[in-house]
Amino acid sequence: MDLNDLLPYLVGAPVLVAGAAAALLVRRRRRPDSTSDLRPDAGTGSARTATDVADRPVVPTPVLPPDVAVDGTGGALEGTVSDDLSVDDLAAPPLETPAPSAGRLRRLRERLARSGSPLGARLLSVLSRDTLTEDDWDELEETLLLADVGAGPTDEIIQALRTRVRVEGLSAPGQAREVLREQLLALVDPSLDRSLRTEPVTAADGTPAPAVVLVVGVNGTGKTTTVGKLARVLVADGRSVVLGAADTFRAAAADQLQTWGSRVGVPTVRSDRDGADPASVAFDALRTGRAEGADVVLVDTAGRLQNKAGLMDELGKITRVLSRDAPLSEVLLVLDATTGQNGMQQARVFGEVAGVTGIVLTKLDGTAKGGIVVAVQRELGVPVKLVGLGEGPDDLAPFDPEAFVDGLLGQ
Ligand SMILES: Nc1nc2c(ncn2[C@@H]2O[C@H](COP(=O)(O)OP(=O)(O)OP(=O)(O)O)[C@@H](O)[C@H]2O)c(=O)[nH]1
Repeated sequence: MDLNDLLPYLVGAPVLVAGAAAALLVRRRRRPDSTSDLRPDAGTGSARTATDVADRPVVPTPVLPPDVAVDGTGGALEGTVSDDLSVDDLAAPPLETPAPSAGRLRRLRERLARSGSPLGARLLSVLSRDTLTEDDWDELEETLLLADVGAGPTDEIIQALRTRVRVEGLSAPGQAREVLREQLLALVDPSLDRSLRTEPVTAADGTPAPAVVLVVGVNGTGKTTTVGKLARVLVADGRSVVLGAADTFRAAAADQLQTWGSRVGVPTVRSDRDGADPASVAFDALRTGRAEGADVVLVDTAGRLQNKAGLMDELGKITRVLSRDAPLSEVLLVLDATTGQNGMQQARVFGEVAGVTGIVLTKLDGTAKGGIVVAVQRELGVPVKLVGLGEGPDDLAPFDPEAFVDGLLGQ
């Protein structure tokens, strides 16, 4: 046998080996009832956290993905897993340890400074003038309106400032700043409960169930990014998390979410089929969360529907399947702070449809118009709970009214 006779075998052998490996991989990923020690925390019943894994020896990234098929026996919920759904925790890269979330809002000051003169600084430059003419008051009003504060709140703050100036005068050094700080803080309303409900709950049958956080909003506002960042915040706080990729409209959204999760050891439940039923993915995410004994299930949605009826149908179905055994813990509406009044229109629609419990204002780093915080809270009657301060993985901060107002004032 010369070299020419051997050539087909030399070429064919690696192809055969690769083919067999691929077949194995597909079978393992599709098999809904398989179990493996490579499942997130197999045997302990809880999903991994970065804290959990911090003490473990560093293992090289496996060549084949771990078998993380849904365990069809452990969950308290009824129903079987559709064939095209899978829990993916593929080829985990080395886990990252996210930064603690406390104090992150302080970074806003630098970001606001970079994106132009913040609202507070502009107001202050007028208020610090020796005597305030009607033109000055008009300038203050215009500044507030341009910063998206909204007509009602703008009237309120102008009236309050006029009274303070008349009664107290603002001649002492620093007094204008102090009065403005107080008024802005009153508008942002420090009395609102901004805590995120992520404690496990008790299901109707008396068993513990994960808190479910549903994330809604128009496409492009930053929902997927926010879910990823929020998973990191929760992991940093020692919570176990399962992600649900119910944005089945854009195939890349599930990949994007899975990448976020895998960086901090959080599994993602997704569909391998484009345009799969989002409610079915959401349901399986919750079922997996219960089976894994996770603290929180975070569900990303598409929000790309053209009309309100379609949106109502889709979100209604998702909410129904998620709240069958226990009420949703949070419905977070993600709004892009740079879209101004357009964003307010979206807020109204989602407010009617989804029973929003909190607002996440993203891209606050890209605008000096912090007034949208006030406008959107007034419009929906729910607090801003989180803000996005950039594209970095830890650029999501719990909203703190005092730090925010100080950021606006350039303090
Ligand atoms: N500067 C800045 N960019 C952000 C922030 N949050 C998200 N983004 C960016 O906004 C873009 C859209 O984010 P996605 O998370 O894909 O938006 P989405 O709402 O999930 O979009 P769809 O999946 O199409 O519905 C990405 O480039 C993000 O990096 C933020 O707080 N600041």
